[in-house]
Amino acid sequence: MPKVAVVTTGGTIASTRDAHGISRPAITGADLLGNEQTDIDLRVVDVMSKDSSSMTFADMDRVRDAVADELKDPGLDAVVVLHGTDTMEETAFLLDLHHDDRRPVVFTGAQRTFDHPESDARSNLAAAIAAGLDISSRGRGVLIAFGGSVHPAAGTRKADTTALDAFRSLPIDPALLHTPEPLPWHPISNTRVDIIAVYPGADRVQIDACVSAGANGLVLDGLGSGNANPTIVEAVRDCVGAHIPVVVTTRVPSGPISPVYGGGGGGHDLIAAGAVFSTDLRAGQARVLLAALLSDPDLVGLEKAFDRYSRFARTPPFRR
Ligand SMILES: NC(=O)C[C@H](N)C(=O)O
Repeated sequence: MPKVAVVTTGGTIASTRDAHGISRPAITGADLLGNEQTDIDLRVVDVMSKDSSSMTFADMDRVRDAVADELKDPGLDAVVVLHGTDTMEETAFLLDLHHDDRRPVVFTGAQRTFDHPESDARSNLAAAIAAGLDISSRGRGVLIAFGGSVHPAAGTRKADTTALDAFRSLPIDPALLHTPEPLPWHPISNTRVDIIAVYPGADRVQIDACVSAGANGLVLDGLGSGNANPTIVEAVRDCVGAHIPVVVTTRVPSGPISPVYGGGGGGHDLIAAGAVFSTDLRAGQARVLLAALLSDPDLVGLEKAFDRYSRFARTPPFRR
């Protein structure tokens, strides 16, 4: 009989609505699975019961440890993780970066609460279990099964607040489907990485505040193909001088991130100030990658490593 561990963390898939229509996690893994007889041995591991918007790096470390514990069982075929959709892309990517096993780990959740008359909870759970047991999932790292699609965790983002197929993945190069070498595991909860929003007229207040708060690294959620302005470039130069790495990504949903603009505040100027470009990852996953790399006391060559683990898309040549 195939054996699957179902690790629960909360999210809408484990939520019910009160009389005012407010959703809160309330359902255990056992409630979710019900007592239907199946020909799969399902082992439930309730790790936490949180709306995923409240997840911290410490929570993500706990999810990673729970999954790693389950994978110690050689008789297990796959792990399914039930998680809120708001930050599923972060937790799933953290696990993917460190996943050193051919057996699949499949994340899923729901857009409609468990008690909704047309909930997607049960269908997504069934699809995640099926993806975990599908032989073609082996060796593909951590996956997100949601709304009828199966996405690799790396590069996938929540792209719609309510649609049942909420996630979109990058046009992945098959050769880069899974990060070639898993990163050595170090918890990320003691590493602080902040995301800085860039917008017209943005000054350096956010950057200076994050540095004062003890940031170990920053992610710049830039404009266009990875641009900011001369004030931000100056602040980035100061951070890099103080050994606080700054990664540049973009608020634009798709397309390559390229340091091709000058003019004092463009991507080219950010690179000249010492910033690192995130090739394909947007802010949420870029933050997780930077935290994972900075949490490794033996890391050498942050820039190369970042490029290697943030490059997934088959992107057409950039033209202006
Ligand atoms: N659909 C969901 O799961 C959203 C919810 N706020 C969560 O992330 O936990």
